Amino acid sequence: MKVVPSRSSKTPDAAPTHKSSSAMIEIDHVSQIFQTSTRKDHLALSDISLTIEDGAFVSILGPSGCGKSTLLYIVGGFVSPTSGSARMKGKTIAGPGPDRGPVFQEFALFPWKSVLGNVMYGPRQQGVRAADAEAQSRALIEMVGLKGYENFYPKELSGGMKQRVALARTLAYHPEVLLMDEPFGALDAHTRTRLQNDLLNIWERDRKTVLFVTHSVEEAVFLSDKVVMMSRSPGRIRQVIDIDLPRPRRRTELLLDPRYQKYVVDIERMFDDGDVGLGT
Ligand SMILES: Nc1ncnc2c1ncn2[C@@H]1O[C@H](COP(=O)(O)OP(=O)(O)OP(=O)(O)O)[C@@H](O)[C@H]1O
Repeated sequence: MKVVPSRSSKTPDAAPTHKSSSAMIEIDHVSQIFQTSTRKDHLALSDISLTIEDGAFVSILGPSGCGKSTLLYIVGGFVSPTSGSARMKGKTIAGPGPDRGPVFQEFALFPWKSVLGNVMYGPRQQGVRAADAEAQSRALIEMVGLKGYENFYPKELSGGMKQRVALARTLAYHPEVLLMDEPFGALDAHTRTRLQNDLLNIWERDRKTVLFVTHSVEEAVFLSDKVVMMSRSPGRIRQVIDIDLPRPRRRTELLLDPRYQKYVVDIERMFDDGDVGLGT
C-alpha cells in the first residue's frame, strides 16, 4: 500500500491515475471554528490542505465528529471557512453553485413531484426546454435503474430508490463535481452494494470529480482513487492513501483480491490507532 504522509502544512496530491492531472478542487489551509451557545470556539477543522484532481474519486474517512461533512459543506459553498480558502478551478468558492452537485443522505426530494418531476426540476430551472429536459431526465432515470418509475412519487419508493432519484436529480444539473455525504449510509447492506456498483458504472462513463464522505472502509477502498484519512477532532488530514487497484472494478473480484484486502485491513488498523480511532 502506498501511503502518502500528509502534514497539514503540505498539500497532499490527490491525482487520479486515469486522467492527466489538473486541479479541480484546492483546499488551502482551511480551518473552521464553530460558535454555539454551549460550545464557544469549537475547532472543527484545523489547517486542512488538499488538492483533488479533475476526474478523481476521492473518499474521506475518519471518526465521527472529525469534520468530514464540514469539509464537504465548505467545498459545496454551504459553509464559509473561518480561515483559509477552497477553490474550484482556481476560483475561490463563495457559495453553492450548479457546478457542485450535492447528494446527501437525507434524500431532499420534492414530495409533491413525481420521479420525473424531481429530475426535470434542475434542467427546467436552468432554462432547458421542457421536451429536452424530459428526454434528458428520462435517460438519467434509466441510467440509475428506475425506468418504469417515472410517475411514482417519493413516498411510493424505497430508500434505495429515493437515493437513486436523488443521484439522477443531481446529475441532471451536469455538475462538474459530485459531493456525496454518506449517501448510502441509511441503506441496507444489499441495496448499498448495488448502489455502489451502479455509482461506479455511472462514474466510469464520464469520470466526474467525486468527493465522497463515508464511514465504511470497504466502500471507500472499493470506490476510490484516493482515501483521505482524517484524525479525530479537531479534524486534520492524517494520510492520503492511493488505492492502486485496476478499473473497472468488480466487487466480487475485488473481495478475493489480496491487494484490496490489504488496503481494508491497513486502513482499519489506522482506526484502531488512537489518533483516528475514537470519535469525540
Ligand atoms: N453548524 C454547526 N454549528 C456548530 N457546530 C457544528 C456545526 N456543524 C458541525 N459542527 C461541529 O463540528 C464538528 C464536526 O462535525 P461534522 O458533522 O463535520 O463531523 P463528521 O466527521 O461529518 O461527523 P459524522 O461522521 O458523525 O457525521 C462536530 O463537533 C460538530 O458538532
